[in-house]
Amino acid sequence: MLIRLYELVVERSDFIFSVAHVSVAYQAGQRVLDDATFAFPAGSINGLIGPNGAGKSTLLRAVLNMIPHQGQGYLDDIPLAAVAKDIAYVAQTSRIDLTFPITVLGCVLLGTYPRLALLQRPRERERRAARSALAEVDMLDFQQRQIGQLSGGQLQRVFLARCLVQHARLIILDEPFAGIDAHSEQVMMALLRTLAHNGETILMVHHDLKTVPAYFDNVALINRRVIAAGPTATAFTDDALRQAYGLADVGGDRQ
Ligand SMILES: Nc1ncnc2c1ncn2[C@@H]1O[C@H](COP(=O)(O)OP(=O)(O)OP(=O)(O)O)[C@@H](O)[C@H]1O
Repeated sequence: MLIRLYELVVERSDFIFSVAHVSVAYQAGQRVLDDATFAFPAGSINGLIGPNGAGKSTLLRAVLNMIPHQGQGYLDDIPLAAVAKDIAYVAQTSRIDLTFPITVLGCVLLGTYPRLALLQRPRERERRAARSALAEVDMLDFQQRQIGQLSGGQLQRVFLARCLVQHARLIILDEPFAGIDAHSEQVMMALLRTLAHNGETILMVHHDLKTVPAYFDNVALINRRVIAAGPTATAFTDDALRQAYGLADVGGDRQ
């Protein structure tokens, strides 16, 4: 039987996003993710950290009900499957079909669909919101460009604009900074901080260990299982990093 995390360790109201006992086996009997359990408070920026193949994308795809899994993700007390419109998700760029014919503006408008009535198309109000979000990520000049004609950093900024118009309560980003330049990264981090300040909760896969303390309020370090989770100051320790990455000395990577 599923035991909810908050019943074990915390007051329920402290945490908005929780992952409870999530396990995944792509092949029978071979778990790539084993009983992942952690929780983060509302209005926080949270890093999902671990080496290649640790199960980070798998965890995200499991809680988003995109793959078969055990366990569950929750927003407040509610399984994520029941609050899909409150969740914005941006997959790894490598998983996105960039040959799909859609303009930058059209892509951002997709973020408005969860809150439109059935079969309703975006109206001028939604188009204004989409243009304003594009301006915030400095991509308004590209609004008529096909998404397949953008650089990696430009693409990530467009996807962040799509999150902005969705007004999601939980934003899940899988390696948004992979291969992007320092300027794009700073633009996106500043926006994410504003969103968190406004109460949105962000979970992001991130690989650059050096920037973890500056970027994240909390982290979950995983390698097939959760090694450590909680406030960055207490969970992101050399010992936890050694366990997650299996390295003799990881100190140099985080200076
Ligand atoms: N569709 C799949 N079928 C079978 N095995 C898979 C599948 N997707 C991922 N895996 C395996 O599951 C494990 C976890 O993969 P996952 O993509 O979740 O890791 P990750 O932590 O996101 O890695 P990276 O940092 O390289 O993106 C890996 O061993 C991977 O090979």
